[in-house]
Amino acid sequence: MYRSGAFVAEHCSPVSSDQVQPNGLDLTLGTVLEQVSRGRIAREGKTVGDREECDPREGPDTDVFRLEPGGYVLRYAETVGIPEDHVGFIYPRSSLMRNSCMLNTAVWDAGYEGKGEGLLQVHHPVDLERGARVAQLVLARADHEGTYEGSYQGENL
Ligand SMILES: O=c1ccn([C@H]2C[C@H](O)[C@@H](COP(=O)(O)OP(=O)(O)OP(=O)(O)O)O2)c(=O)[nH]1
Repeated sequence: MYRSGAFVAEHCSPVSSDQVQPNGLDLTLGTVLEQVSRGRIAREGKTVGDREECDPREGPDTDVFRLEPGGYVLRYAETVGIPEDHVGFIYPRSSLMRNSCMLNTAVWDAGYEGKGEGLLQVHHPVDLERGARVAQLVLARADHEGTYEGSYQGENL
């Protein structure tokens, strides 16, 4: 059973009231990265390739990533802590899809804490402003053995 957005908000920071949705919490855009070197997924272990932060168009009121079609790594602005007895899932904001973009995500494990990342597919040029709501985190009650102790624990804090 999914928990309420108010419950999810208790496990993320910083959060403002306009991010709290009935069934989840909207996460906002922290930054956009472009991978510049080869990664490796092996039978034993893995390596994440180097990434470079995309240059937002800076201005007095703007902080906008002007993205051309391609694949990017999107980092969320909020620190998320997945509580014990729960599992997290992220869904893209539908306005992203309506603009020919997609956010691909994986499982968020009980005990994980950090500023997570997702794969942003851009199929048509788009402008994304830092701090804009791009995704929704939902939490479901879940059984588990142990808690997250992988290599991304505490990332980007
Ligand atoms: O879309 C997602 C999904 C998960 N995570 C975070 C939360 C999750 O708990 C952690 C690790 O994810 P996963 O277990 O899939 O990583 P892995 O590739 O198996 O690496 P490791 O074995 O080091 O955990 O990354 C994200 O940042 N983005």
